[in-house]
Amino acid sequence: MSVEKEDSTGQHSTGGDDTGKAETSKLRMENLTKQFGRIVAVEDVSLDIHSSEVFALVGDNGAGKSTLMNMLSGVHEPSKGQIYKDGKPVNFSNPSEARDNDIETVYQDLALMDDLDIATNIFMGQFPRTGFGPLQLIDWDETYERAEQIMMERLGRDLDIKTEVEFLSGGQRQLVAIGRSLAFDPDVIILDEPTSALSVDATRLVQDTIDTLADQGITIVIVSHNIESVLKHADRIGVLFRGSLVDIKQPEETDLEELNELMTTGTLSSGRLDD
Ligand SMILES: Nc1ncnc2c1ncn2[C@@H]1O[C@H](COP(=O)(O)OP(=O)(O)OP(=O)(O)O)[C@@H](O)[C@H]1O
Repeated sequence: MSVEKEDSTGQHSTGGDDTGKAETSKLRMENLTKQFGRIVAVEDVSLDIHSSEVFALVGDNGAGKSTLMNMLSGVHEPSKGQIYKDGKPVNFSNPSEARDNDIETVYQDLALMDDLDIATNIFMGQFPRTGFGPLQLIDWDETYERAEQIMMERLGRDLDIKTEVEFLSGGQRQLVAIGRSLAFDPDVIILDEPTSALSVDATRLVQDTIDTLADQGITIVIVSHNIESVLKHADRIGVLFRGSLVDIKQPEETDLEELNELMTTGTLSSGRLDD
């Protein structure tokens, strides 16, 4: 498990791992707890997510992944504990406050409008406008130009932005949903089960996109059941068990079997090396 320390600027950072990326704390959770009545869904989770890293949160059903994600995205307020963004304490009472702090979340259902094209889906609800005051109109030229930029330059994909979303594959739909989050220019994107129910090719497309975004300096938090996928693409993997963060692993130092054991029992049997 990485060791937390605080540098002279008050920025939290972690040592003890070797992801090859700068370890500036982008998101810090300190003793985060969430209770629903008598159910403790997340208990006392402390964790630093580094700038530009791909951090995966894994865990069995009911382990607390969604609840932790929902606290970061402003859906739930913590019962206890504190979130820090870029070293500053932040309190989100709704998702738009997380958005104001440059945190975007792509939910599993993607919430795309099938009969509308890619560009319209990317800018739905926040179209570029032209004109003044009550005479403002959607600036369609700007909408298509910016959607093209997001698709080509940020996501690195040559998809025709005038294609209606209903004609896209599962992986391409995920790309559009990620594109919509990019329209808000976030520096953290939380992805809820981004590869669930995708084909092998679609999974690869999404994984490559995640790598591309991390290379652009975006911090990615993936909530996933797909351990094989996160083993290939995450810089670090945090394992939740019954609401507690029981371990943080780097893919190089662990494997499918070990992560499964941690997810299902919360610990490692003797004979396995743990740090
Ligand atoms: N709104 C809620 N009200 C009451 N209990 C809740 C609520 N949300 C989650 N829980 C409970 O909190 C615990 C953690 O749930 P959570 O959905 O965070 O787990 P998860 O790891 O995301 O599981 P899954 O992979 O099945 O979605 C579970 O016992 C769940 O029943």
